[in-house]
Amino acid sequence: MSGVPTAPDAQLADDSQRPVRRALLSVYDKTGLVELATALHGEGVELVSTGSTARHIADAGVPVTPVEQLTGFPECLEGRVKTLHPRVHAGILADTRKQDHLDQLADLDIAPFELVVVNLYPFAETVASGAEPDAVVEQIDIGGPSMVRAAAKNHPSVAVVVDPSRYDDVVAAVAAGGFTFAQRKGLAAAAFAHTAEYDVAVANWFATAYAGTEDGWPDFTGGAWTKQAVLRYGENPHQEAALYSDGRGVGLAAAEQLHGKEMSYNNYVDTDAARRAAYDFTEPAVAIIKHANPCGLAVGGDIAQAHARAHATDPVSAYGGVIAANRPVSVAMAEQVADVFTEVIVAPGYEDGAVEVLARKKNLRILVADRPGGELPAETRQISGGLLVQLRDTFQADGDDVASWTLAAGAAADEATLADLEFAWRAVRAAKSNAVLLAADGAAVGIGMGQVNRVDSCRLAVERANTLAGGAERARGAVAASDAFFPFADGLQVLLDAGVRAVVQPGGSVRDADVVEAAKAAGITMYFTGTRHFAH
Ligand SMILES: NC(=O)c1ncn([C@@H]2O[C@H](COP(=O)(O)O)[C@@H](O)[C@H]2O)c1NC=O
Repeated sequence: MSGVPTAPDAQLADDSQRPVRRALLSVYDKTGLVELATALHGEGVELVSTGSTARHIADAGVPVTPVEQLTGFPECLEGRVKTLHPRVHAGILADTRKQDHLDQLADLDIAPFELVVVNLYPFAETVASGAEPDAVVEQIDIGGPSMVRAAAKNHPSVAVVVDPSRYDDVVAAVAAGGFTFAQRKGLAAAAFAHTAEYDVAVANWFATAYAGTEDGWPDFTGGAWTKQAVLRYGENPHQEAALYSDGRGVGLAAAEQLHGKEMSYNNYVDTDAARRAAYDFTEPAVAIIKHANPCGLAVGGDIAQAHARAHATDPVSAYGGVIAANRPVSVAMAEQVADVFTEVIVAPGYEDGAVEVLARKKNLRILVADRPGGELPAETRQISGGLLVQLRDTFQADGDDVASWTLAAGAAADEATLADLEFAWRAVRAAKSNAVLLAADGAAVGIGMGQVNRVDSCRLAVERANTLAGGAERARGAVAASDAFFPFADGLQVLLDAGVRAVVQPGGSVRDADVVEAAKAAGITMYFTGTRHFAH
């Protein structure tokens, strides 16, 4: 067990400030470097630095010792070896609380570092630039992470900084007599998170783009998530919760909140579902979501009309809903929303005056979030002991393009009916399976969702269509979409009995013939898409 400290942590813990006498600087990103070096020099700190970092510092007239002078060994192999030397690493790794380490340093004539400032080669940025593999591999930093990890491990003696935005804190701490143990622990945690994130990016690239598998799924997949907010609670008040971001600055996690109460866990879940539904349409569209299911969904000539129609889907359930618009919110839409108790509204923007109208509701959370783009193609769901990964469900050209539909029963639909069928087909995937959605004039009028059999979804869709608009029988004359095939004719029969005049569904049941027969007998139009859109 030689070399392994035997003293328990408590005995080693040292909360005293450690004056910074010597710092090692090696940064790819030179932002703020000269200011930092100047300030450290002003505080009497001796600076040691690598290649171009040292040149930057020296060019600013600040004294600096090139690392080669320290190691007695030239930087070589195109910079692959600069700081990988015992004189550097012993200076970083010596635990200066231990007399034995101090004695060894003295014998070796090595001075310890109390501060290490490093930032790494831009690996992820090089991948994103589409560079060739050799160029990408060259940007895997080796010496930098070694120093960062060494300094972070030795945080009782050394402060490590990996982020130029922290340089002001560094200068303040040095001027105040050094970093406290708590500060060094915090910096070390950030440093290990930084190298872990860096290595995840490298490992993911190797496992996918560079050394991918025959089955197309990487043998390893890693993620790096940074805490963005502590939430009041999770799905229920007894569950603690927080929001983490993947740091790419896209999607709902990157939304800006303009007004209202703090977002809750359920707000995020519902807002994500609302955005997904609204952005399934190219024309102005609004989705109103409750418990991750739509209770309102419509397109319109403008966003206010889309909202008015979406609200009319189910005005009862819209109370306390989450609204997503796929266009900037107009003042007219804002006036409509302001009349209804709403939890969240999210949009790509707000026309002049719209936020002011919405903000009349003190608690309404008003979010602005970019239109979808840059999302990863795969999505994940945790199961006990594992992670399911699948490619996102999108509207693929095959089956989702109306031109590819097969007429399975009745006469070909006229243009308006076809437009409603296409709307219904796009809308139904916003509802949890089994889902059946009735639509008329570009708006959902009855949605049956989350049922354990399709007949019940049909019944629910019809009942809601016929009861939620002041007694108007909206199922009669509507069109319907089913997210998956009808296994029997019974579900379809519920729709036929209610007066639905056209249906779109994937087809593919062993009893398709029975289903088609029922449609023909009722004289309605029915299309098969050949594609289904379950959402569990
Ligand atoms: N190989 C090494 O010994 C080594 N030591 C430090 N680096 C990196 O070199 C960069 C700084 O180099 P320069 O000062 O020459 O710009 C930093 O991003 C640092 O993380 C190294 N480069 C790559 O591994």
